[in-house]
This record gives sequence, structure tokens and C-alpha cells, in this order.
Amino acid sequence: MNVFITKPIPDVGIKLMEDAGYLVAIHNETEPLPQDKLIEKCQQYDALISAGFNKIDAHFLQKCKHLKVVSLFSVGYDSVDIDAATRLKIPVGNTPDVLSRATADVAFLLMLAVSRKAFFNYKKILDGKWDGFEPVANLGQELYGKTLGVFGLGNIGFEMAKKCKAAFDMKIIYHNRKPNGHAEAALDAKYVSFEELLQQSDVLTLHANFTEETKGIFNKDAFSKMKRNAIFINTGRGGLHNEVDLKEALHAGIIWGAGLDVTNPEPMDKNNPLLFMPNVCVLPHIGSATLEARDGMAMLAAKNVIAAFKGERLPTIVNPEVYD
Ligand SMILES: NC(=O)C1=CN([C@@H]2O[C@H](COP(=O)(O)OP(=O)(O)OC[C@H]3O[C@@H](n4cnc5c(N)ncnc54)[C@H](O)[C@@H]3O)[C@@H](O)[C@H]2O)C=CC1
Ligand SMILES: O=C(O)C(=O)CO
Repeated sequence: MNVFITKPIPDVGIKLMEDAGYLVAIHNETEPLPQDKLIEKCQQYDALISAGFNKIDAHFLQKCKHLKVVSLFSVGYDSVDIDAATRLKIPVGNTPDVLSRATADVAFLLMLAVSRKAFFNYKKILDGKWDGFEPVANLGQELYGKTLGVFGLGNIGFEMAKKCKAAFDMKIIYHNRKPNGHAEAALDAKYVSFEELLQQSDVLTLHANFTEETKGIFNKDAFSKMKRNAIFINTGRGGLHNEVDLKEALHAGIIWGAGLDVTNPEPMDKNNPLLFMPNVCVLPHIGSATLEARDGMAMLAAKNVIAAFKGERLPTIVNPEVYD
């Protein structure tokens, strides 16, 4: 049995598969494989570890008839046509939990950075524009006791809410596909409608899956309902917000600021106006980029492959219907 990995991943995962007797090949070049070449390549393999959000659609899966498993090096599975994989009886694995705290750390970091205009002020030093202490310039806003709105209160949303409650005694409201009893009991979180979430949040943080339903849900209409002091944080997926509408809302002062770890497209163009706005902080999709989280992801991705090769259920399966 052999495995193809689209980008280098931490050694612990590779070792696990090699120790189990499987042959591992890694695409180790700076340039990612173009889609047609990737499809061609995967036709020779029994398992794919997708470590770069490669688009795995029905055409891809139909062409790669040998694939016994698609193992994602991510918790998000929006890059895969899950229905097609299920139809073709291909199990898809992902990497939940091990990256929740790391990703919530980045959401928290962005919230603080935006509230104190940290990136903009740092750039001022680099540009030689720091003229000394200013009593009425560079003023941010404090977070203590404010309301955190969580859009998508799953694993990462919970970790973000927990941090905000502990650090700033923030009031937690959330909108989810279904109520989260654990968060309500542990954090006194309150379920609200999407409209209420927009209207009441001082900080609105996005942690929902990217789907047809959530695509572009943060648009002109949504921003217009938010508070003028609101800070918008997206560590979910860039496609959850409409970038043109976000720029307009920030520019016109409809909302106060934004912190983004994800953009659409990625990478973001280095001349994108968002990068130069005083009330915006952007990071290059580093939510899960800690040694600990990435090792955990590599282990899970490898365990999913090994389970599939043994004919067992994947430890973290996205499409359990495949076993029906
Ligand atoms: N920036 C980064 O590096 C990272 C980004 N992510 C993103 O974060 C997302 C969330 O990850 P987890 O918390 O582990 O997933 P999760 O599955 O634990 O939580 C997702 C939550 O979103 C909710 N949701 C889905 N559709 C919704 C809708 N239409 N309206 C309201 N809520 C909805 C679900 O009910 C669930 O509670 C991933 O799908 C991925 O896109 C994940 C890891 C790292
Ligand atoms: O896991 C994910 O979905 C990411 O975006 C990167 O860890």
C-alpha cells in the first residue's frame, strides 16, 4: 500500500505510516502540483493526504479509482465533495480537536491586536512615522465585560469563548446549527438568532464550517446590522465574508475593525487595501501553526490512513455514511 502527501507534514505522521510498512511519497517542491498533475499522480496511490486544501471534487475522485481513503491535514473539509466521496465509498478523514486551542489563540490574538490597532502601529515604527507619545492618538477600545458573539460554536468557537470569558469576563452569545448545551453550562453562553448575533456583538468571531449555506453570509446587509464599535474576527474560512462588503464597512465606519487569519483567495495579494487600513490585522492562515497542533494533525492524518488500509473505521471520519 502506498500514500501520497501533497506537502511535507511533520515527521511523526510519516514515521507512523512507514513503521506500519507503507510506502510514503511526498511532493516536496515549493510549487504545488497543478490539479491535472495531482489527479494523474493520485491514480498511482492507495491513499492521499491532502495538506494544501487541494480541490477534491467528483471528477478527481472518479479518476483516482485506487484511492481507499482521502485523509485531510485539516479539520475543515470544504475542499472535498463529501457527497461524491460517499457515493464512491471513499472514507474522508480530518483532524479535529488537536488544533482547537491553537486556532482559538489566533482568534484571541487578532481580537486584541485589532482592539489596540497593533499591526498598524507596528507598521508606523517600520515606516519611521513614530513621533513620540500621543495623548489622543492611537486610541483603542477595551474588551472587559463586552459581548462576544460566536458564529459556529463547535470545538474552536468553544475554546475562543472560554478564553474571552476567563480573560475579560465577556458575555457569550452564539449562533449555531443547534444549541450547545456544554457551552451554555460551562460559559453561561446564550443561543441567539443570526440577527441578534449581529446586533448585540461587540466582537463577532467566526468558527462555522464553510458551506453553501454560510458562503458570503457576512455581507453588506450583515455588516449594516452590526454595532459601530464591533470587531469582526474570521479564523474560519475567507469565503464566509464578502471581502468587498467588508472593505466598504470598514472604510465607512459601519464596523470598527477586522482581524482575518483567512482570506479569499489565499494567498492575499500583497497590495490588497485591507493590509493598509489602520483598523485591520491580517495573518496568513496560521491558526493551527504550532508545533503541538501540527504534530497532532500529522498523527491523526496518518492514523486515518492506517485504519483505512486495515479495513477499519477511520478514527476521525467526516462521512460515516460511507460505512452504511
Ligand atoms: N484558521 C485556521 O488555521 C483554521 C481554520 N479552521 C476553520 O474552523 C472551522 C471550525 O472548526 P471546528 O470548530 O473544529 O469545527 P466544529 O465542527 O467543531 O464547529 C463548527 C461549528 O459550526 C457550526 N455551523 C455549521 N454551519 C452553521 C451555520 N449555517 N450556522 C451556524 N453555525 C453553523 C456547527 O454547528 C459547529 O458547531 C473549520 O471548519 C475550518 O474551516 C479550523 C482550523 C484551523
Ligand atoms: O484545519 C483547518 O481547517 C485549517 O484551516 C488549517 O489547520
